[in-house]
Amino acid sequence: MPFTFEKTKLPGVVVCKPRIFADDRGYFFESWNLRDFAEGGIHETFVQDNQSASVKNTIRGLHYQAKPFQQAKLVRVLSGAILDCAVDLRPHSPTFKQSLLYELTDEKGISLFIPEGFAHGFRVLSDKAVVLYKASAFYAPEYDRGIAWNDPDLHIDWGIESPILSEKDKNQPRLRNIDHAEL
Ligand SMILES: Cc1cn([C@H]2C[C@H](O)[C@@H](COP(=O)(O)OP(=O)(O)O[C@H]3O[C@@H](C)C(=O)[C@@H](O)[C@H]3O)O2)c(=O)[nH]c1=O
Repeated sequence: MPFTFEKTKLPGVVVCKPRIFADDRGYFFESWNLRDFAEGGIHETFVQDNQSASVKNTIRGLHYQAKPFQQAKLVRVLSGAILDCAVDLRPHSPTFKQSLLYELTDEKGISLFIPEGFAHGFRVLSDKAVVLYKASAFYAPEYDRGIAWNDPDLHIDWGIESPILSEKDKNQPRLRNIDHAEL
């Protein structure tokens, strides 16, 4: 199996480590494989790939799509390094409101699998970072939702006070002000 799958403290969030073949030319690795991921417990059918580039100390997030267009995501860095963040928004989960921060780099090629029911965001650690993520549902702008990156109830230690944010992300609500029926 060219991958190892490691559980995290948030049930359903999985660290997916590829086997990297390095030689004088550079490297090769499989970044995703339907059969092997299914064996590893990840059965999502991905329907969309997204790519973004961001400068250092950008934070994108925290984002999710409301029901019935929730998205699972498989996040990987093509260039640079990020601190990726998943927040459990499943109201009945024992880890509801808890978050996980995990550093992803281009060198390691690790993907973070984030299931439906989570908000996602990341901070860019390198001068620039290019991020690629697969999504299990199509973009549905009417159902695009966000939570403030610095919501005090989430206690996320981003390690930065004044990130670069989109206008949208400067004005995201706190989780406590969101109708939980929408999550
Ligand atoms: C997410 C998305 C955006 N767009 C458009 C809408 C908008 O004009 C432009 C930029 O969108 P945003 O500012 O929302 O991009 P961004 O802030 O990068 O949003 C993304 O953040 C990360 C953390 C995620 O997890 C994603 O699901 C997504 O929400 O791209 C699409 O056409 N398709 C898409 O799937």
